[in-house]
Amino acid sequence: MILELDCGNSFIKWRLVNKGGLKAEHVGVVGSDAELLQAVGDTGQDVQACRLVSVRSDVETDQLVASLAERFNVQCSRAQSVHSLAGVRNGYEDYQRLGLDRWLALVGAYSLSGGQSCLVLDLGTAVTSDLVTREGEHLGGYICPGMPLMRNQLCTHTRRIRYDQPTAEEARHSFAPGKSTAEAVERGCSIMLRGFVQAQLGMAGEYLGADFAVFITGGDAALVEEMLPQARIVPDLVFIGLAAACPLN
Ligand SMILES: Nc1ncnc2c1ncn2[C@@H]1O[C@H](COP(=O)(O)OP(=O)(O)OP(=O)(O)O)[C@@H](O)[C@H]1O
Ligand SMILES: CC(C)(CO)[C@@H](O)C(=O)NCCC(=O)O
Ligand SMILES: [K+]
Repeated sequence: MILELDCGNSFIKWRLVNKGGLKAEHVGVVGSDAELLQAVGDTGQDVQACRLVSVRSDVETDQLVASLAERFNVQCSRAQSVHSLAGVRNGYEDYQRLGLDRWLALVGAYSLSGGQSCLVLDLGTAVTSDLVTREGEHLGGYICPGMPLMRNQLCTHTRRIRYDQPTAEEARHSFAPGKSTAEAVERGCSIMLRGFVQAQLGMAGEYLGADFAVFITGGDAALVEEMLPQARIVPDLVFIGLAAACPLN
């Protein structure tokens, strides 16, 4: 089995795919390196190879790579910043500064688009949007806080905004004006997110023309899904790009 990892700022998304690299046999989301070793170990599968992308610090990523080598006796192939990959050209002034998760998501999206221009939205801890033309030219993109950051900022910088997780989930069932703190914050932040997404459709129209494909990924993709009937929700977009970045032989 090939172990694939997407190490984000809050969670590590992992999956085990068969050697052909097409079918995911096990998938999971964990909050720490220790939980990852446990969860992958619990599958009882033989890990023969590993590839990963990380937006964490090099020290943290090195530590994880060392733990995986020790636990599963496997070397990790790590996605690196490059000028171009699979027909996509990195649009940043300094290509090494573009988050690797964004880069792989857009490489993955372009490869699925059949040569269409793409708007790629990733809704995680941060929310990112990237534009790529039909010719594979990355025009750059946008970064803003995601739901977890928005609500944490409000809780951290006010005294009276406090509510628990079950209350938050309950509050998300509607967009009606909030009648409790949880409803007001959860719905307010969701509406900000949706406003951002709406604006991105406008930017894409302006920079890519009318005919572009929309791809959404990330843990909070469901929050905007219903406002984008034309979009493809691809939870493993980063992994599709990762396979292109780190081919295994
Ligand atoms: N099974 C899940 N486990 C963890 N978070 C989940 C899950 N399903 C949805 N989420 C939501 O996804 C969001 C986190 O998104 P995601 O996992 O894409 O990014 P991340 O790893 O936190 O960070 P990054 O954006 O840096 O990759 C959180 O708002 C969380 O509530
Ligand atoms: C924006 C995040 C945090 C999204 O995960 C990540 O892609 C990142 O750390 N990027 C580096 C900054 C940039 O992309 O310009
Ligand atoms: K991400």
